[in-house]
Amino acid sequence: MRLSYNNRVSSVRGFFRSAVGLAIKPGTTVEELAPWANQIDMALVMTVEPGFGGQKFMEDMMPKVSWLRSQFPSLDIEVDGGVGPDTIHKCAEAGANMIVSGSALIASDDPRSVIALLRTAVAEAIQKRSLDR
Ligand SMILES: O=C(CO)[C@H](O)[C@H](O)COP(=O)(O)O
Repeated sequence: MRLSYNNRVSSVRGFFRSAVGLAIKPGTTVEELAPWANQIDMALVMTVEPGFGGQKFMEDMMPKVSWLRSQFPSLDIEVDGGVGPDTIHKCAEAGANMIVSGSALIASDDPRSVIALLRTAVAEAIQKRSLDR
């Protein structure tokens, strides 16, 4: 569902009786999401143009993740697009705690180990942040 400024997060939450997430495309600034960040459960930072898998990870989206993590320490922050063993550390260190990964798993002979690697990278970064506080 596309959330416009005419909608209210609480109305969406009530209607669907669910958690609420808000996604931003690469061309959308994080400042556009910021006014909603205290009302939502999850912010999704797209690291490819939405539409299809197999695209190249956009590292220049990481400052959005870092900024959100610094401003909203307990917000769930998800990244989607080109996330796999080669890019997960950038996402995790920037502050993402939820990820979407498609091609990296499909292309692997051992998707379980890729999932474990992705989870470990995120968990270690979360632990490091909590120790640094
Ligand atoms: O649907 C997508 C974009 O709209 C996702 O990027 C996709 O599902 C994840 O795939 P990949 O890891 O190959 O980028």
